[in-house]
Amino acid sequence: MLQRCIECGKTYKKEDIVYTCECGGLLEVVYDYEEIKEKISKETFKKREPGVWRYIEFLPIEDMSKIISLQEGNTPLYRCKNLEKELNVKELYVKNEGANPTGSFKDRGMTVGVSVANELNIKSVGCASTGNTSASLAAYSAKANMKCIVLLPEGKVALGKLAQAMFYGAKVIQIRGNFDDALEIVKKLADERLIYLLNSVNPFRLEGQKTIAFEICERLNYNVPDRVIVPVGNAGNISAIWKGFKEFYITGLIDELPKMTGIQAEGAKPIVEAFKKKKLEIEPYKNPETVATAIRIGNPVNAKKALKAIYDSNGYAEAVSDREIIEAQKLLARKEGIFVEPASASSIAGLKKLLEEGVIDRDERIVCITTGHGLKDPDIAIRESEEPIKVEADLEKIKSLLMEG
Ligand SMILES: Cc1ncc(COP(=O)(O)O)c(C=O)c1O
Ligand SMILES: N[C@@H](CCOP(=O)(O)O)C(=O)O
Repeated sequence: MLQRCIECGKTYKKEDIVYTCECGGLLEVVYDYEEIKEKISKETFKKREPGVWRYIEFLPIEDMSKIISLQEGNTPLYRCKNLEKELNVKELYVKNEGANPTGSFKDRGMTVGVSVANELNIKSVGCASTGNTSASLAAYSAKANMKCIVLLPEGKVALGKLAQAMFYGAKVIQIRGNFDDALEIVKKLADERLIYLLNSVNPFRLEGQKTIAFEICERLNYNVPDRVIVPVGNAGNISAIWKGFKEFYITGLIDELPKMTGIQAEGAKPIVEAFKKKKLEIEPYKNPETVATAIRIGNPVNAKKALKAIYDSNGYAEAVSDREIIEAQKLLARKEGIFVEPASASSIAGLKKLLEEGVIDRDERIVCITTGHGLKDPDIAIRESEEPIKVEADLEKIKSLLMEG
């Protein structure tokens, strides 16, 4: 297992503790896939406990005693019959990552990233965050007995996420700036070796996130979906999920690949713009803005990997408005009983829009990834709901309210 630059191919060992190549390129983790092929089959996984570590041959840990786990992964893949009817599509699934231990997909990445840090005997970890990364890192570093520092954009982190980072005991620093500013600072701290960086520029963290693809394949009995729709912010997750599908493909476990479809918010859509211009380079947004604070990111660090995933898979990228996001969030809650945070609902909003535009065929087998739990952002949910009715504790009054319907 090595880290390899996606630009120049230079390789690095885990112990080198680098996050990008000396040429500036992003790194990805590569394995001896012929060796893995010899060792595993579909039956191998079936015999093991569910969750991220079920796929150990595809993960970058040598010393199993160093694994830090909160039993992440094994999230539900719901068949959404009510939404199928509503949107007039044949086969629709939602993979609900809000069911992870701290309520988002980041836990899949952190179990691996923090375990690597533990193998390397790291004592201090850190990240920049729009909320979920910090909540997750704070939890896993607490379990690993490591110091944790998180940098957040002041006033732009949903309440539940802030509460998590504070309560798990991280040193929480709010900056007067946005997520992109915070990331620049933590990268410098990492270059000076003051912290081990656990944002998605760390390729080991993304290895955990690719298990979303593995679980989808297993749950669908290795019938690969035609399309996977993913909310995009810093762009690590869509890249990781694509890598997961490719790895199952090259080791002979599946014989088809899905079209990766990335959804951004209108006010933070540099990847969508690059895609529409058929480019591999983005033009960063200086002042990204959206109600979906988790994806309020103007300069996604994994943009190149994400665009490559979209092009190589013959996928698509689209942006949705804040109103479309909120309406999709409500639709999912009210038709399927799944409560997700706004950023997560962008996958559903994107599906609706791309069906209307004729980009997505109504006969496709589609998986939407919902990335974080609805309770993370109670302010938005309350603001967007009808006020509760207030009356005296009187049976007759309640009965008359019941009659109103
Ligand atoms: C809930 C949620 N959805 C989507 C995203 C976007 O994921 P990525 O940054 O991997 O593109 C994030 C964080 O970035 C998130 O917290
Ligand atoms: N939404 C993210 C933004 C940071 O993304 P990362 O995947 O690079 O850590 C968050 O929750 O902070």
